[in-house]
Amino acid sequence: MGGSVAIFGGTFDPVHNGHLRSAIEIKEALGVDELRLMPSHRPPLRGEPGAESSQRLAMVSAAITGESGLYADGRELLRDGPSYTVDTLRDLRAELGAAVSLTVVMGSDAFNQLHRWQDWRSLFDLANVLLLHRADHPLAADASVAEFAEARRLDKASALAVLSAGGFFELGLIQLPISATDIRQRLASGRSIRYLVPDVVADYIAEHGLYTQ
Ligand SMILES: Nc1ncnc2c1ncn2[C@@H]1O[C@H](COP(=O)(O)OP(=O)(O)OP(=O)(O)O)[C@@H](O)[C@H]1O
Ligand SMILES: O=C(O)c1ccc[n+]([C@@H]2O[C@H](COP(=O)([O-])O)[C@@H](O)[C@H]2O)c1
Repeated sequence: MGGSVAIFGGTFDPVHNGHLRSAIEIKEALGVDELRLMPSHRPPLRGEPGAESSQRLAMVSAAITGESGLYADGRELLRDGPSYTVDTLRDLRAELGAAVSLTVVMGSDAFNQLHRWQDWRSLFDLANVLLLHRADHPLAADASVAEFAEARRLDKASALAVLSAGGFFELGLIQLPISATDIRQRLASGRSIRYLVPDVVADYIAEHGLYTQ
């Protein structure tokens, strides 16, 4: 085995403490060498984000500076068209090689929509899947997804980090019911977002006048 990488993709519009606390817990639970936060350039199943992709990447990078094992990966900004995760995983697999453990992480809201993702079954050929429970988004996956994942279930999170692809695990972690939608709404109505995001992110938003309408 040549190492272990996990990918936590999102719109990150903006990144917040719910993502960041989760990132640390994911890294610890999996025991991976790297957890990469990866902003989606053109999120396939939602409208245009409020901030530019480069701004969302800049906020992610600033938020995790100095945090051991966490990295920002901007590769999706380099591709035009919808940012399909299957394309990203093919790209990563080609770069990292077949032996590296690759795990894609998603919250229950994303997992509930997985049956609508591009070529979703192939995700499991390319990577493991780690599902994060979110108290504010009860699990309600499509039956096809639930059955497919169940057949690949492993008994502990750390088992994913020693398997190159094809495993599945559900992780319960600390629940911080913070959402980017709520943060954007607070900003649009002139309210504070301090302590919902790192100060460096709040400062970036203020300096660039983001999310004011
Ligand atoms: N508070 C949170 N705790 C744990 N995971 C989260 C939290 N918020 C979002 N996630 C997960 O992070 C990933 C990226 O989420 P995303 O960037 O869409 O954030 P969001 O806060 O859900 O945004 P929005 O409100 O704009 O939909 C998804 O897999 C999502 O489930
Ligand atoms: O590949 C797809 O079809 C696909 C469809 C919807 C979402 N995704 C990815 O899922 C991640 C979370 O998306 P979102 O919209 O919940 O922020 C992000 O990395 C998206 O690029 C991927």
